[in-house]
Amino acid sequence: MTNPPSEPPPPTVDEPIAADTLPVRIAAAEAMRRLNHAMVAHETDPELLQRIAREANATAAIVEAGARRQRPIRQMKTQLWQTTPEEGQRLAHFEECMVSGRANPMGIAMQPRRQGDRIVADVNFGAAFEGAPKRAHGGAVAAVMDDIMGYVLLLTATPAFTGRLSISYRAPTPVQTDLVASAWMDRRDGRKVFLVGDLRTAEGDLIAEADALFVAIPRERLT
Ligand SMILES: CCCCCCCCCCCCCC(=O)SCCNC(=O)CCNC(=O)[C@H](O)C(C)(C)COP(=O)(O)OP(=O)(O)OC[C@H]1O[C@@H](n2cnc3c(N)ncnc32)[C@H](O)[C@@H]1OP(=O)(O)O
Repeated sequence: MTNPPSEPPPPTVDEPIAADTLPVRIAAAEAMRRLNHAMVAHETDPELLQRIAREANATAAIVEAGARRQRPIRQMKTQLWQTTPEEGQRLAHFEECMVSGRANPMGIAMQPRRQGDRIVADVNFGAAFEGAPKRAHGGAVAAVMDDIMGYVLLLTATPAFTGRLSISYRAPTPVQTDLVASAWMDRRDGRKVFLVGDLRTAEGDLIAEADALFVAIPRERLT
């Protein structure tokens, strides 16, 4: 006896999140981020933890039964570079980005915007991003600086990959505290784009400095 033919898998979706479902995706991701940080920062009864595991696994199985999604590259190769961000505009190169995507359930959810020739972002490292005691993980700080520098490229419509990134940690990066990251272009030499930036407290005290070399690439290499 032969096995019945299995259903073909639904086609993979590689479009940006549809406008009508974006708010609910963001709301779900926000709730999950809240739960993640709460689990790290609060005592929890074992019974509640068992319930969380049971319900999370059951929900994950339902989500996994849906069509697969993958990064929408077409939009990244075209639309992203066609308009220069307006002053104050909230920016998102894709909403599932681990640093600045609002729809990533385990991301940092940094909020970048244009401020003149700079990109400025509000960032608050939740409890789950702790590395050394009471300090955000140095790698999380580096990720924030890499991502915010990437947004500077939008101001000159220059697709580029990070070639080198250097961080000077000048003071502890507090967790669960509102901070401000900034980045701007220092200079350009052919394909080499030199970017700098910093991370400061809301009061303006320096926490970390970053400098990086991004190497410009043709859009076709954004695969
Ligand atoms: C992703 C961008 C989109 C942005 C969207 C907005 C927000 C984004 C937010 C996301 C942001 C996150 C962004 C990310 O996470 S990007 C992801 C992390 N980065 C990567 O994956 C990059 C991996 N590396 C490569 O793909 C290639 O090596 C690159 C493209 C970098 C260069 O390979 P390519 O074959 O094309 O160029 P080349 O080798 O002829 O070199 C050309 C020139 O550059 C100089 N050079 C090269 N590498 C280095 C180096 N490491 N240090 C110092 N210098 C270096 C080299 O000496 C030469 O100089 P010269 O000899 O001519 O003087």
